Amino acid sequence: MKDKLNKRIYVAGHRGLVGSAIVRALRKRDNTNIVTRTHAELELTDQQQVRNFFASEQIDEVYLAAARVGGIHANNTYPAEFIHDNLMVQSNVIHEAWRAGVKKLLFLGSSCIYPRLAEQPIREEYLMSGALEPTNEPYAIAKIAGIKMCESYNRQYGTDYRSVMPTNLYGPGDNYHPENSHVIPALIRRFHEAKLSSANKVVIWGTGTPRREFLYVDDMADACVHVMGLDRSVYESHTTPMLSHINVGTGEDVTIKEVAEIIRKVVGFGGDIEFDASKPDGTPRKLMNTAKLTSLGWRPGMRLGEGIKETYACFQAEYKA
Ligand SMILES: NC(=O)C1=CN([C@@H]2O[C@H](COP(=O)(O)OP(=O)(O)OC[C@H]3O[C@@H](n4cnc5c(N)ncnc54)[C@H](OP(=O)(O)O)[C@@H]3O)[C@@H](O)[C@H]2O)C=CC1
Ligand SMILES: C[C@H]1O[C@H](OP(=O)(O)OP(=O)(O)OC[C@H]2O[C@@H](n3cnc4c(=O)[nH]c(N)nc43)[C@H](O)[C@@H]2O)[C@@H](O)[C@@H](O)C1=O
Repeated sequence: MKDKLNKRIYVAGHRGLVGSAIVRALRKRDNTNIVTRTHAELELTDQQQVRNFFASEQIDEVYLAAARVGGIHANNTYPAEFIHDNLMVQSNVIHEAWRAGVKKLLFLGSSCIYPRLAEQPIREEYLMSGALEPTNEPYAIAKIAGIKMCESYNRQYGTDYRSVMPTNLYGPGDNYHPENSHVIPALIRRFHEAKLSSANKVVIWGTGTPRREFLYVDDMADACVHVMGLDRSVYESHTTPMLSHINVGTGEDVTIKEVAEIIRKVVGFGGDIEFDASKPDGTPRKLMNTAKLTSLGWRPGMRLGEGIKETYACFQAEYKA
């Protein structure tokens, strides 16, 4: 078996918010044998391309951070693309990794796999105990299928394919698309542009009352590397063959109104905030119970206010109107 630092690690989605942070985290730990392909170089919805990739590269471990991802509006507008692309990407990468003999893989799901009105904080056991949030059900179904695919390959073929369920994420390298992004990058851009144009108000979608938990992406990447570094016996002591996923979060949530206020202050916008209740709120709350990951020795580091300041500084460096 190759020693830890010589393992060839494929990071699928390495240019994305999470994938780029995972590459940073691996490099920080002196992992230099990192294999990547851009979307243009490798279309992960195409099984033959994925099969050819794994046949040509001797991959030891996979971080599956490639997916069709977006905020509430994107999920609600492109449900067919979200379920199709995510089912295809994850099925191809998981199946072809197994076919090529890859022993270890980390699948990234999402907190949206849980029922819309799950008891809070949400425990891993609450999976499939109730109706999902309609605005992202197709994406959630794909993610649940990804967890179950990893579990099924582990049970039948003896693979060590693990699953982590991130809460809402933000940080450097996020998607700032005005409509399709998540709330933090969307509001950073909107407040920034309002400041530049001396607008007198910024409109926030929904009522501002939903609660969300926000984890800084470098903390998420650190959790991914931590989970992948656990001995199999340790990982399996905190999971079961048919309940194998682990929640990743901060254990604290805020209202959308509160996070909008934090962003307004960080950006330095002096105008007013208004709420457009004609836009969907989505799940009222999705705070993760992270007791399993805590007992596995991991805790987040970045506080929300500090994380938004860091993110805004990176945004300003990249921003083009
Ligand atoms: N961001 C968040 O708040 C959360 C994210 N997650 C999960 O974390 C993972 C990473 O998400 P995130 O980093 O935010 O997403 P991003 O959209 O930032 O990154 C996704 C990456 O995957 C690539 N990709 C997408 N589709 C394909 C494809 N068909 N073939 C090849 N490459 C593809 C994208 O390339 P390109 O852009 O060039 O198409 C991009 O580099 C996902 O599994 C997501 O579901 C879970 C919870 C919250
Ligand atoms: C990570 C998670 O992300 C999505 O679920 P979500 O948490 O609802 O995502 P969101 O960040 O888009 O919205 C959070 C809240 O914020 C409010 N909101 C206000 N103003 C804006 C705004 O301008 N943009 C956006 N996007 N939201 C806004 C919005 O109305 C909602 O109440 C799914 O991808 C889901 O599948 C998933 O995995």
